Amino acid sequence: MQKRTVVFVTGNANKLREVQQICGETLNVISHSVDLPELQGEVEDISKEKCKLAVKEIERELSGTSIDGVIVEDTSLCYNALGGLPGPYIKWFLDKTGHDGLNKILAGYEDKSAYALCTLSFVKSSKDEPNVFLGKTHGKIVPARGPNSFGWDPIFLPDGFDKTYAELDKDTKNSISHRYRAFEQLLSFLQIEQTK
Ligand SMILES: O=c1nc[nH]c2c1ncn2[C@H]1C[C@H](O)[C@@H](COP(=O)(O)OP(=O)(O)OP(=O)(O)O)O1
Ligand SMILES: [Mg+2]
Repeated sequence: MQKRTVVFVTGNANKLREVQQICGETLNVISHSVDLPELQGEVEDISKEKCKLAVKEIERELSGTSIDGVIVEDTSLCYNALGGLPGPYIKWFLDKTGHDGLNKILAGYEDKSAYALCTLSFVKSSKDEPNVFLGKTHGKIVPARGPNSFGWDPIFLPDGFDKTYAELDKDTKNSISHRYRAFEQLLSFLQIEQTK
C-alpha cells in the first residue's frame, strides 16, 4: 500500500527530524511552517484548536496537493513540585532562563521529578474533528549534561537511564520519548482506520 502523506505543521526542525525518524517507515511526513496562535487553557484544547486552524490554512495554501492529514504537536515539560509548571510555557522559560534557570527554579524543592508530555493532534480534513494523543515520559531535572542541540534535552534524565535525553543516542531517545509514545498511538490509530 502506498505511504500516506501527512503535513506536520511546525517551525521546529529538531521536532520534524525526530518525527520523520519515528514514523518514516509508515508515513511520508512533510512539514509546513504556519504561524498559528497558541490559545491558552488545557493542553488538549490548545492542541485541538491549533490543529483546526492548521488544517484550514494547509488546505488553503496546499490546495491541489494530495495530503492525507495534518498534524500539530506541542511539547510540555512539567515539574511535579510545581503542580505541572512550566508545562506548555517551557519554551519561554527555556528562552528566558536557560538550563541553569530551569534547575534553579527547583532549588527550594526536594522533589526534582518531572515529565515530558507530547500532545499530538491529527485531523484528516477541516470537516473532521481532530483526534488527540498524549505521550508521557517520566524523569527528573538535572544540571545540563550532553550536547546542547535540542531544547531542554540536556537537563532531562528519563527514569531508568543514567543518561540525559541529550546524552542518549537518537534511536534510544526515539524509542522511549514522550514524542515516540504519542506518535506510536497515532500510528496504531491509522493502522486500525486503514483496515476498517
Ligand atoms: O523532545 C524535546 N527535547 C527537548 N526540547 C524540546 C523537545 N520537544 C520540544 N522541545 C522544546 C522546544 C520548545 O522550546 C519547547 C516546546 O515548544 P513547542 O511549542 O512544542 O515547540 P516549537 O514552538 O519550537 O515548535 P512548533 O512550531 O511545532 O510549535 O520545548
Ligand atoms: Mg510552538
